[in-house]
Amino acid sequence: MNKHHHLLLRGASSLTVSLCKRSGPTHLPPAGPLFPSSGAGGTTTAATIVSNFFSRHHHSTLTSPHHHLPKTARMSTTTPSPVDLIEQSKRLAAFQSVTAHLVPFPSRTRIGIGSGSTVIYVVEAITTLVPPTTLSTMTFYPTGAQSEQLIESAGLNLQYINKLPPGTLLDVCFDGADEVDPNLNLIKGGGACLWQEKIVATSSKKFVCVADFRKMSPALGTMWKKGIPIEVLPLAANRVLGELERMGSLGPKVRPGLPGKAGAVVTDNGMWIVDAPFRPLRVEGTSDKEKGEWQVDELADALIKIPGVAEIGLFYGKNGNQAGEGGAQKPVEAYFGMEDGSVKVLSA
Ligand SMILES: O=C(CO)[C@H](O)[C@H](O)COP(=O)(O)O
Repeated sequence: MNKHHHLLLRGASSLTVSLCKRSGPTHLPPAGPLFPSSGAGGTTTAATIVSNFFSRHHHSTLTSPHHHLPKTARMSTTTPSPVDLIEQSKRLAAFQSVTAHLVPFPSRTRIGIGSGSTVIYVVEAITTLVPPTTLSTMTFYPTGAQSEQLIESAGLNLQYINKLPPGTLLDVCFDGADEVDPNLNLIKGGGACLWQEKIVATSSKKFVCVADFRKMSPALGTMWKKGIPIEVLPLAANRVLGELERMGSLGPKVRPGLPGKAGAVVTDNGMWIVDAPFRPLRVEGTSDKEKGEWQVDELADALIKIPGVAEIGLFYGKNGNQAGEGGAQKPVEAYFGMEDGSVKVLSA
């Protein structure tokens, strides 16, 4: 059983968050590259920003590195490549989030599976940790073509969100993110699946975000500079671009399909994606629209009202604890695999 050590912290802007210390997964298999001993992972810009962010917000790494890895892993002197480090941190976060949110593996659980590279490790964690007899009673709901294939390849029971009866909720949804701010607002849609991801997240009792250290951010738009992904009706794309520029977006663009496809990216829903960069979004306070500076909720409320916008890649507003009966876009927790082999947990 996990031990939850909630620590209430007040950030500089009177933001209240809690970090949970959890015992690490004891079942993490020793596959994949191993973490180096302390400090051997190198320093990246992202790591520096994240570390500054956490010192500013009085956070600390609460899960000690390595304690959940097999002994042989701890003795490694190999320095993993930056790519290996990122993949391993996604995997650690995935195992820890599944351990925390699927134990003790209730039968007939309905689980949403997000899109992207991190959820591959979530599915690995589920198939590794959940006993086969229980797994066979669970049902998995995809957020697009990639996660549908992921669920099928893992031999899990696939069901579609349009089959969920009205008034019914999924028990939990696991998904990645492109950027996470201290209030658990998210940018999603880097993989162009944001619309179905939002439908599945808001159809769940709780949404759990799984990510690596690069996604942690003091303000949305700081780390993910490509812009807020917005799913648009193709015939309205120019109209939406014009409106975004008027709102202060710095060079919004229709996402190109190249090198895989000539022309625009076409989503699973037959739409296009516009990426709209804005100055870093304020977590609290109000917008200064003249300067193109927006507060998360205000910008999100304005974007979703633009005619031709199908859905936006800002996940904001309530989380599952606050909403109670579904409809929440924000996660109840975000798990970040860190470069040193620890996992940071940001809780609502
Ligand atoms: O929103 C998404 C796809 O639309 C993904 O969750 C997001 O892009 C993160 O992907 P990854 O896990 O590959 O970093």
